[in-house]
Amino acid sequence: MRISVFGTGYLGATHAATLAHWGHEVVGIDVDPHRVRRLAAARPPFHEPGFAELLTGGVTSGRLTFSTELDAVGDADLHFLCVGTPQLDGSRAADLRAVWSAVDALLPRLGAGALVVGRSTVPVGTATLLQQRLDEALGAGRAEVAWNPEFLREAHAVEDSLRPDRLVVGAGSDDAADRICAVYAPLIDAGVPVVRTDPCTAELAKSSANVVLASRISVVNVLAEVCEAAGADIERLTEVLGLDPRIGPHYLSPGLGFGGGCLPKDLRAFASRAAELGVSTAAQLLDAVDEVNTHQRHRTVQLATDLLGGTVRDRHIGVLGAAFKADSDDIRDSPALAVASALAAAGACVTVHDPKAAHHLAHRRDLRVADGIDSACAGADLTMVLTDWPAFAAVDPAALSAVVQRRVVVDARLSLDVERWRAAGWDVRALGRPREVSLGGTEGSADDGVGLADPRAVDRDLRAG
Ligand SMILES: NC(=O)C1=CN([C@@H]2O[C@H](COP(=O)(O)OP(=O)(O)OC[C@H]3O[C@@H](n4cnc5c(N)ncnc54)[C@H](O)[C@@H]3O)[C@@H](O)[C@H]2O)C=CC1
Ligand SMILES: O=C(O)[C@H]1O[C@H](OP(=O)(O)OP(=O)(O)OC[C@H]2O[C@@H](n3ccc(=O)[nH]c3=O)[C@H](O)[C@@H]2O)[C@H](O)[C@@H](O)[C@@H]1O
Repeated sequence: MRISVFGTGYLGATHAATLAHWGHEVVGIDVDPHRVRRLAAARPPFHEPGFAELLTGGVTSGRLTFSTELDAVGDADLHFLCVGTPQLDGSRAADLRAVWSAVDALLPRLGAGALVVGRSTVPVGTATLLQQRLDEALGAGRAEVAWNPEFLREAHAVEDSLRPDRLVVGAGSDDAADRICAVYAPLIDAGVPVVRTDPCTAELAKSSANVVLASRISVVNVLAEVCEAAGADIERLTEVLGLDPRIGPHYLSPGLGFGGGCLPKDLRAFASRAAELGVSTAAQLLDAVDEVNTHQRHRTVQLATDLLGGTVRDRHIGVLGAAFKADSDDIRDSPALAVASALAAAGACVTVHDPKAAHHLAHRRDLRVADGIDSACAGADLTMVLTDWPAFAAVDPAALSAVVQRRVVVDARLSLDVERWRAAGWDVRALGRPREVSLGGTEGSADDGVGLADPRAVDRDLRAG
């Protein structure tokens, strides 16, 4: 099948390479010439395990090409939309300009029977509006819009594309659904479950999944805070929860909360769209989920401040982690970076090390960047593990003792072997781990005036270089 893929970011590039792996002829179209040049030369523009091999396989086979030129779409009659749908500036809603611009660019190239398949995460109702645009421009029934959302996780993008746990095919006609299913024949033959539905349900199923995942993390983080206050053990507690088959053991890790290019903005876009539809309860619930999430970042900043005697000014902090999660170089709305930035803004000398994301920080004047764990922590009054990279959990605390000023570590991802660190003389602190219990006592405020920047402003600033 000849297929075009609009948008070659984490989603689109992985999707295009996966399609080529299955034998389709695929052209990836992007407005970013730098990205296109890299992909065309089989050089991944981001870190994603297994992606380099998949990309190289596609490019060398000749089945996978990339271009900024719309004419490269050629005679493809199935087009996937994988462009970004970030949060709109000054609003909680999704910014759909890239979706509209990709569809407008496609319009003159859509022949009779063309199928436009959305994969980006969009507010429910978007496919209907796109179908109207196509019908107005081309005449009713000439081209169809369907939705086939993607559920991959960064750091597992290739694995999730080659072995997804479900396929959702939202189409208004059997013909369109059949054509989408034909694209995924290798997965369907391998038994991957397919849910065939309408485009509206497909769009909503995707954002709903992210809403449920984000809510689950905030619930766990509330439980962790209660554990901390009550002197209970959050790790044993989540083990108990996970043994209930109705809850399950996955996605129950407490700590610094969720970040990344999707969960935070999808949560807000969902609440915004639900409000437009007259459903106010969505915002009531999801604003709380969002606030609990931001609270983890404030709590972590406060913990660091307390451990440094009430002020971070001129204190040296070694930060391990900048990416929003392990095995990724993505720093979009990264909780780790939000905390590091807030501490630097409050006057701390912050040195950050991240195995893959450090290149994004090269232009930052407020943060020093170190190329190793030891150099990040050299002379540190406080060490903070803010991203769950396995390399950080594997650090030898006895060896690290030799480089730091003080053996105090904040384990914001609950990823360290506490006993081992304590045996090496470290004071190990973590959100969710017990602090002094005061029955009926008042709790300290988490707000010490050290502010967190708007993550979108931080992202914009980072991109602007
Ligand atoms: N990153 C992820 O793990 C997943 C992302 N999604 C969704 O997929 C969509 C894309 O996300 P990412 O790949 O992370 O974003 P991204 O920001 O990494 O990539 C988006 C790409 O679209 C390109 N683009 C923008 N306007 C364009 C246009 N008019 N024509 C062609 N290309 C254009 C950009 O230059 C960029 O390369 C979003 O809706 C996201 O919510 C869904 C599942 C997983
Ligand atoms: O729409 C998307 O883009 C994707 O968003 C998430 O995937 P992703 O953001 O790549 O990563 P997750 O593994 O979900 O982690 C998100 C954030 O939550 C945090 N997290 C995750 C799990 C957990 O138990 N606790 C926790 O704090 C992570 O550290 C990270 O900051 C969803 O898991 C994917 O299904 C979805 O396709």
